[in-house]
Amino acid sequence: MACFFRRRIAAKLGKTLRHSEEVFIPAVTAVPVMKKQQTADFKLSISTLRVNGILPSSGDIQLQTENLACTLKQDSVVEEISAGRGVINFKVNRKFLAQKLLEPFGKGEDDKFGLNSELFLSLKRGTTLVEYSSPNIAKKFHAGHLRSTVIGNFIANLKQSLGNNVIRMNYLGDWGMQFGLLGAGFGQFGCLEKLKQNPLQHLFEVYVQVNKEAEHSEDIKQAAREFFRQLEQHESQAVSLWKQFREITVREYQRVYQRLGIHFDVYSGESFHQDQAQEVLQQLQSRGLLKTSEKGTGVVDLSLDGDMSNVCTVLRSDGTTLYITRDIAAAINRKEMYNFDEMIYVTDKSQENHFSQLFQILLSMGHSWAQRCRHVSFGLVQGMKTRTGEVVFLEDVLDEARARMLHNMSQSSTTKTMDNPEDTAEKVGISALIIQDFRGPLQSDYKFDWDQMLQAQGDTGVFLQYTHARLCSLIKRNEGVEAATFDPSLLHEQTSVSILQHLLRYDEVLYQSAQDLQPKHLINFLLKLCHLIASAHRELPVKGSPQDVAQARLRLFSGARSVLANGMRILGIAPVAKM
Ligand SMILES: NC(=[NH2+])NCCC[C@H](N)C(=O)O
Repeated sequence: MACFFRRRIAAKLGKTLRHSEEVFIPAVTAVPVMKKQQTADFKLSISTLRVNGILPSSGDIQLQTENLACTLKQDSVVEEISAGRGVINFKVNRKFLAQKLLEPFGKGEDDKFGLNSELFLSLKRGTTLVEYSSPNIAKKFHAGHLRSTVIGNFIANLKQSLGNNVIRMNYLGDWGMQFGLLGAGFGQFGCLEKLKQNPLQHLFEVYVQVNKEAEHSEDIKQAAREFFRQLEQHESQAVSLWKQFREITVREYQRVYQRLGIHFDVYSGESFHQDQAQEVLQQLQSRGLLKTSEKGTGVVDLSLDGDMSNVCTVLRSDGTTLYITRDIAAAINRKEMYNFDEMIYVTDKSQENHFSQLFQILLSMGHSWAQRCRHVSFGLVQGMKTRTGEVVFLEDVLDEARARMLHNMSQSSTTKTMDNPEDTAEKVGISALIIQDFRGPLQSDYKFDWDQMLQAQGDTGVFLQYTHARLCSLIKRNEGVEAATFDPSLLHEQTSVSILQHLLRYDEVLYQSAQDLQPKHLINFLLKLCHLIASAHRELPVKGSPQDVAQARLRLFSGARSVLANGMRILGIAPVAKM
């Protein structure tokens, strides 16, 4: 694998420059495949060595590069060493390249490819708590929740692949004045039968109705306050109705998340922390951090000069707590329960300020672990609509993706041979949603576009799935040809070499994504892999080739298929074998 070569080159550098080889590992990177005839496989950046203090940072960098290139000796693995502009290029022996990279695929180690890379040693492993999705009961599941769901799942998958113990948490909006309204409104507009049949829909309807009513009715507002008071005081009748809303909602969400291939280890929620929120207030009080504002609310002063120019409200004047108060309590409680090494919150960028205040308050309370809490924020999605209009429920988007995909697939003859075309359409449709969402930097807003995301050609999730299915069918058609061994010297054409060179980058790309938690590095890698595979399909026939050539090519195709599938799974996409 890539490590083998990187280490080999690093050892060479270590010897020449009299340093431990470890320091060179991060400076040696696989060269991205750009042009057709690319000879170099790895490059060493001289400026990195200057920054590290391994080479003097004064003097002419080009001269330094050329001198070093001359001093390094080639060998049977690293065949060519040459100076480029500020970099040294290394070409490795082609036979070794094919052998080392494709070896694991003959040993049933397909899933592990690239995951034991030494690049990951510098990443701290431990327990990562990822909190994502986190919809609000009785409210709309908006595009922001969908983004949080798929991004959080990606982060959790990535962290897990890299050896972390991951806790996947959903933090429901299951507390607050809205439950006063819902409770009060349910008596008037609710129906238990409908609640059982179509829970999310019905709760949403009741919530919309009672809000409308509350606009001009003092009575209902009064009833809502009363219901919420009962809830806060744990009065059994109110609590039991609320519990029913919550349980039924969780069950329904679990079903829909399953369609996305997503699960949570914990369904927590704001309600779990209302009592702890009171304790938080006491702790703030005893640390002298709780101030009273002119309006009579309880605030924490976050201004640098202590002049109350930047305060965060943690207590209403009527004595009730807020979203942030519950978040402070929740964070402390999670640290106690799970003793995480890092915690990641995934929400849209409108909550950036909320999380920065949360982390600041935790730090000021003496919780230094708040430094290892991170908010991954993302941009807004414009125009997420279905044929029937605005999206209210997650299920609407999934249904629409499936229906549209099924329609597109109906033209193809393969569809007729499928046992369950709906299932394939669902998986491919979801891949399309995910790739559209992940292609750019997460911070950017984007326009939701059904037609574009579902295109079979172009950089879409459909294209990834199509490539994967095509590889599966090639492998299936040639069952019996593939063998435990293969002759790596038969993969000498540039088309094969380009795929191999590209595979060298897999661990680097995962490393990059693990650093900034952006899926785009992995997406770009997989899309490029699919383009290279498309050329290989044209130029490297299996059928009609001599047995040994066919075997070598099949090994290459099945290696590429495994890496594609592994990468897709990290992104949260279930690869299909047929489409
Ligand atoms: N710990 C948190 N505050 N997580 C985010 C919760 C998101 C919130 N339920 C919303 O829909 O906006």
